[in-house]
Amino acid sequence: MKRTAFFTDSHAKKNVTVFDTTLRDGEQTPGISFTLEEKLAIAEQLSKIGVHVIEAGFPASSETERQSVKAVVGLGLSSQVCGLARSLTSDVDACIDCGVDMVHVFIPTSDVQREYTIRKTREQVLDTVNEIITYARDHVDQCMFSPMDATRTDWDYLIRVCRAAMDAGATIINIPDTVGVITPGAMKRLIERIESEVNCPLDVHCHNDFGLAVANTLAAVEAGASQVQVTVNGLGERAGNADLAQTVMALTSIYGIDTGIRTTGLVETSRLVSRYSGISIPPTQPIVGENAFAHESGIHSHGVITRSDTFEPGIMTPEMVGHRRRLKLGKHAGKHAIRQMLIEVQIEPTDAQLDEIVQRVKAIAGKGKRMTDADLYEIAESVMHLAPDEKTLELQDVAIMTGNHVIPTASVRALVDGKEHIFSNVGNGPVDAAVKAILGIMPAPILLKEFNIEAISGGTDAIGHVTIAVEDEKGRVFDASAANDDIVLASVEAVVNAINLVCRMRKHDLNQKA
Ligand SMILES: CC(=O)SCCNC(=O)CCNC(=O)[C@H](O)C(C)(C)COP(=O)(O)OP(=O)(O)OC[C@H]1O[C@@H](n2cnc3c(N)ncnc32)[C@H](O)[C@@H]1OP(=O)(O)O
Ligand SMILES: CC(C)C(=O)C(=O)O
Repeated sequence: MKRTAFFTDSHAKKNVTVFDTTLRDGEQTPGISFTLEEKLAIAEQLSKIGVHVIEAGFPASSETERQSVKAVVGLGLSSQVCGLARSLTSDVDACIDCGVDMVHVFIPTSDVQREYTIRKTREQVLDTVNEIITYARDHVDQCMFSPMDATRTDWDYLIRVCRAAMDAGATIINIPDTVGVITPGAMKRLIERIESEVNCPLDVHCHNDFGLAVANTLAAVEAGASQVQVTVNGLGERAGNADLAQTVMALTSIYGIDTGIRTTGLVETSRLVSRYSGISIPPTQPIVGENAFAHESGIHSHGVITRSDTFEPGIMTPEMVGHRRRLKLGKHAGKHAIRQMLIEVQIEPTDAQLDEIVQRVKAIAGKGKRMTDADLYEIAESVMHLAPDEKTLELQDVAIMTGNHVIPTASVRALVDGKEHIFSNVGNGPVDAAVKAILGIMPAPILLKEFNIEAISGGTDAIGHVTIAVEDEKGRVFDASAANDDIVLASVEAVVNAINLVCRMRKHDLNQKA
């Protein structure tokens, strides 16, 4: 498999470090407020994947924020920890009090922000930059300086501000595209100019108002920036910031630049932050989305079965980012993919049977039904006149208790291979309790790997669609799904479907051995 970069640029550095601001700009996403435990778990995950600097927060903004930045510092991670400060000594003091490795000082430099937010003249800003950076460097080894709204700042003046910051002791300059208005070409020219006229290490912080955050970040790297600011899942003010996974994978796979990130942890990181932020990942999200390596179209699936880089980048594989490749059933599926999916469960149709199965899949999916692996096996059984697979697990009753003063509890009665079993469990919510109760009823463990709930229609009576993936003891992963207007029952049904798939495979394995 080809794993070399398509493209290199003479100004680009061989190594680029990653500054993650999920806990600061990411948390500025309207409606998001991570708990202390969530912040610590995110920081640990970021450090685990090799993020160079974690911007843990803005300590002067509240006592809670100060405590959480202190707690992140207290973790003693291998990543450096940075705190944000306005150009006020009290803000810098708050960062120092937290024990951060780096203080990130910012001041507005565009005319519009300068005049209407801090009400200072250009000369006053230059004086403030000098004073605050000198102050910060008296107390801390590393000081990042951001001329806020740099891309809307008069470039000649911007150069003067950057020089003043470096003269005062800034250790790195961050160029923020605060309202996401620059284009890649202009970003390249701007970074080239600052690099040649100020000669300092450069970082870049791009917002996504026009969907250009990642492209602008890459343009800055092409021009020589040595660090990129990103957030997990592109969280951040308004339309967010440059996405961590997209930026890192483009740098790694397209440019051949070493970011030091352990890319196999990208999907796990994205899912963790999605869970804590309550912001789900769209299926089409690059790198980490459900469909990033999924193929439904017959022509694509056929190609990918033969050689995966026919319809995937090749320079980036699912394994590289901790994802997996999936063939999906649907209206656009073709015979090669369907045969492959059946062979994986030891069902081998003749060519004529396969044609019939494909036609039935297309007909059902064409009516808008989302099809699962279980649906495919049922169709194959019917077309091939196979004895229908006996379901190992047959759910009889499920009862859930929840409320504002009750620990969500679920009780399940089911037949497992014809024998009645009853099991109860508690959970964080009714879905969690029900899923744990059903998994607990099974004698052999089944690992729940993925769980997604999505409302298909809007409104309080929306249909809930649940897709899950489970893993058996051999590491094989099975997808299952279910839809119901009761979200708990949709979850229960999806888990039962998945369990029956795993048990079906276990029976096939035994038959093979016999
Ligand atoms: C582009 C960015 O993401 S910058 C970071 C933005 N993040 C946040 O604002 C999140 C945290 N912020 C907060 O909790 C609050 O805004 C605080 C605690 C910082 C300030 O709260 P308040 O004192 O109530 O002021 P408020 O937020 O209404 O206004 C901002 C103040 O900061 C000043 N300010 C803004 N940037 C700077 C700066 N870089 N240097 C100095 N002062 C600044 C403004 O002039 C204004 O001051 P004023 O009260 O004298 O007019
Ligand atoms: C503090 C700065 C870097 C910022 O978040 C922005 O300009 O968007």
